[in-house]
Amino acid sequence: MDRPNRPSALSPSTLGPQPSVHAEQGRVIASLPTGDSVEILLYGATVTSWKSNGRQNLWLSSAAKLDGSKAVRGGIPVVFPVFGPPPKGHATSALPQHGFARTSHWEYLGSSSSESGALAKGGDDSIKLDFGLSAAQISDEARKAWGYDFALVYTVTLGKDRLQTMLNVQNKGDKTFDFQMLLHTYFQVKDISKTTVNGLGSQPYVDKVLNATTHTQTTPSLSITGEVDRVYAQIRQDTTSIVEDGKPSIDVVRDNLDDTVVWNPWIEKANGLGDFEPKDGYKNMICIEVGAVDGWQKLEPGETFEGGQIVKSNL
Ligand SMILES: O=P(O)(O)OC[C@H]1O[C@@H](O)[C@H](O)[C@@H](O)[C@@H]1O
Repeated sequence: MDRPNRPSALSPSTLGPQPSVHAEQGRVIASLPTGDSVEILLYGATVTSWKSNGRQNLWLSSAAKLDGSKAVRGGIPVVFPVFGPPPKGHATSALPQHGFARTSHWEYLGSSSSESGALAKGGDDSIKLDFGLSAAQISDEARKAWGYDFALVYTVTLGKDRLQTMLNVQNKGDKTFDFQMLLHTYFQVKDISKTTVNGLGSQPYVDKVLNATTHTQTTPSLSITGEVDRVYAQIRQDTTSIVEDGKPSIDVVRDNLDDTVVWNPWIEKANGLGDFEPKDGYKNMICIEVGAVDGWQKLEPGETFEGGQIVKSNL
């Protein structure tokens, strides 16, 4: 049963330990009686922490700016309405790389908890947090660069050992627009030399390291031994898994999204990113980024699109 709550806190209950939510100083923190927790910065609606079973599942640079001065280097930045550098001559061309969602101040819309939602397992609770961003809430500069009337609702649901993040895009105006979206998730891994990515075998991909040429992955699993920046499109399998020391540690399940980007900057690129610290942090992270980035999603006036992911920790 859904239990709607005010943004500030959940009601006390006599039914035993309950999920808790705190909204404070530009961030929202939620936790479950199981110890699972999530933290979201309103700046970018960026998930900056997701813990399960005592483990931090996300990588966050120690030099990440959390003060709203720059997109967060780590966690789960939301990419919208364009992925990568905007193409010339396109409606998004005046926007910065990866658009404006990750650098906008979102609104916290509130929480609800559930004992039977999609993420509730074996009687465990889950908690759902909603964040909103509309055309009126972005900077004048962003609105000038992309003048469409839209509303985004980003829903983060915490369950035992799992996190769901869904982006809902609405066209509120009278003009059709094209967009791309992506959830740029930085996962923490113990040792990149013992990490592989499964679920992308036999898939074609565009290799951004090799001048955006198209290749097909011939092996069932991908080992990371240098800079990787690949855009896999129209993937047949829903689940991409991070395998550490031969065991699947994280499963990433796409929901209504066909594409996935795999990124690790490795030594040189990490050195060139001022907010990437420690510099050898590339050994402890891998980005698996689900999205709709192959071509454009067209949204007619009044239409809605929703896509996202469920990430599961097996540790
Ligand atoms: O430095 P940014 O803008 O956060 O982007 C990081 C990376 O994001 C990835 O999604 C892109 O495929 C890479 O090309 C890019 O370098």
